[in-house]
Amino acid sequence: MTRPIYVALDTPDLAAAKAIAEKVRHHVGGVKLGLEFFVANGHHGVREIAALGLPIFLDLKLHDIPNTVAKAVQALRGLDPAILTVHASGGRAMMEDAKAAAPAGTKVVAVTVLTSLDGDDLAAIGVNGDPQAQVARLVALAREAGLDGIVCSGNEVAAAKRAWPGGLFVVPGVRPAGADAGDQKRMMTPAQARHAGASVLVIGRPITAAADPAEAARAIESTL
Ligand SMILES: O=c1ccn([C@@H]2O[C@H](COP(=O)(O)O)[C@@H](O)[C@H]2O)c(=O)[nH]1
Repeated sequence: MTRPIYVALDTPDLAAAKAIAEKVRHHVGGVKLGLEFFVANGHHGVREIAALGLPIFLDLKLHDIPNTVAKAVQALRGLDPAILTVHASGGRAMMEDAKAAAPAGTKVVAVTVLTSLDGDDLAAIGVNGDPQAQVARLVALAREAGLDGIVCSGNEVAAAKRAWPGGLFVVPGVRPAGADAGDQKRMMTPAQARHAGASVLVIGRPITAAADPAEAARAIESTL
């Protein structure tokens, strides 16, 4: 069985990231490394974590002009992450070029609307309509651009899956009942998000900040 939980190791500290990955490795399907980790540790750090044997999700959320994003994806060659993110709001050409530059084995997925944003935040940056409508628009664009899937919150994943059967649906903003939301605004429990259609559940602090990360990951997995 492919395990749906990818643990987000949001730290610049390679040793700390490795220690948590080792603790949770039997309860997760992969490891997500983001900008904070990559800026601090680069290719070397990614290779060190990959050596533990879990699939790597490189969450760089690339967003620039098409040429720059394509060159950045080319510069990742050799790391061959299982999953790589770009921002859907970078536009169709940027997504097409990112996909063309990625290795065949890398799923390129588009971040639609960050789970830390709600309708008021969208209005403040000039996006009319609620998150559901904006996600739907960007799901269609990512699909047209030939990407492999999208990132959205649990609130939008069922509709996204109906619109794109066969896509890969990555869902962060996942919190067990009663857990601290932190900076997340559009959330679901792991079980709700999975049942709504999430292929991958991205979970960071509820696991990494727990006194016993392995037990936290095991407990969350048992609810799915
Ligand atoms: O819309 C998005 C896209 C990515 N993320 C990333 O997921 C994790 C969530 O961490 P938690 O500690 O579980 O909140 C983090 O690495 C984000 O960069 C997201 O939250 N929302």
